[in-house]
Amino acid sequence: MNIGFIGAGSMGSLLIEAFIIAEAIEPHQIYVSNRTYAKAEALAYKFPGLHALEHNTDIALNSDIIFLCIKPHEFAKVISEIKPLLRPNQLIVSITSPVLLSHLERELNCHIAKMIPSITNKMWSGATLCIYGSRIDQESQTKLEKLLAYISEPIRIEEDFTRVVSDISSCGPAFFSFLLQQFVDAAVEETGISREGAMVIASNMLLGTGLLLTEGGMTTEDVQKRVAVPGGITARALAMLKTDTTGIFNNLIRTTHAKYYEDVEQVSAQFDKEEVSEQ
Ligand SMILES: NC(=O)C1=CN([C@@H]2O[C@H](COP(=O)(O)OP(=O)(O)OC[C@H]3O[C@@H](n4cnc5c(N)ncnc54)[C@H](O)[C@@H]3O)[C@@H](O)[C@H]2O)C=CC1
Ligand SMILES: O=C(O)[C@@H]1CCC=N1
Repeated sequence: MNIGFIGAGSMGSLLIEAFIIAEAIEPHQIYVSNRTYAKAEALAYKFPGLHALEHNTDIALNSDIIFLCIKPHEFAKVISEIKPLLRPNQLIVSITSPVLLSHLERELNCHIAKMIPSITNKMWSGATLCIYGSRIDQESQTKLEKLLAYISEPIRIEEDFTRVVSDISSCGPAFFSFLLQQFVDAAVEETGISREGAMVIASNMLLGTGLLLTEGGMTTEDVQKRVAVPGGITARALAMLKTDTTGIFNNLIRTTHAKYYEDVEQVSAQFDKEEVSEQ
């Protein structure tokens, strides 16, 4: 089975590296193209046997599964390029939420899926969100999930919830890194503790909390209850946090969704334009 990647930026190259290191795929099974060819070439240099190709059309010709690891506004152009070469038994996987299954199924006559990765997949952890089109068969779904399971927990979701689940799974690492940074910066500012030392402790705390909430079988309420000794220090700080953070995550989710709807609109207009320019 040959796997193609169009786009070798942050996420494309992360997925390629994670799959190779996890021994999910061998380098010789991988075909990569990127607008700046040097990025694909660098991967071929790092992983001997991997095929760096100059044209997206060559990815379409050589791959059974093609991951489209490009930004939403780059899709319409790439799809119009590869469309004439695709075969019905190929599986096309978009890794971005604002490109809808309907956009892809309208244009392409192959199996279509969306798979939203997370930076956590670099460490073979976190989820990959799987959203399937109407034409994809069971065999292709199984094939995709078997591959993703090497580096993540594949989780099937409905397209309507893609944005909010991506907020948690894919944007979440950035949000919680930001909050951790704020926590450490405040510790440095208020007490003069070394930043490096505080960051190591804070990062391990986050990892340990994640383990308690997953393998440890605890809920977020359990963790708070066990840590906040009645009448103690954590309880007082938690009461302050409850007041001071009211509504911030509602606001965050409204913000991501507003941007998402803007992107969907822009992508739809671009697909309509590509269709017109083909006639
Ligand atoms: N960064 C993240 O944590 C996550 C990103 N995503 C999605 O992944 C997609 C890619 O994101 P990143 O890798 O972070 O962006 P990026 O900007 O690092 O990578 C995009 C790559 O696509 C290449 N490219 C652009 N136009 C092209 C074309 N016509 N042909 C071939 N290559 C082309 C660019 O040269 C670049 O290397 C986005 O749509 C994003 O929504 C999804 C989940 C998580
Ligand atoms: O910021 C973005 O647009 C992408 C989507 C999920 C994570 N990063």
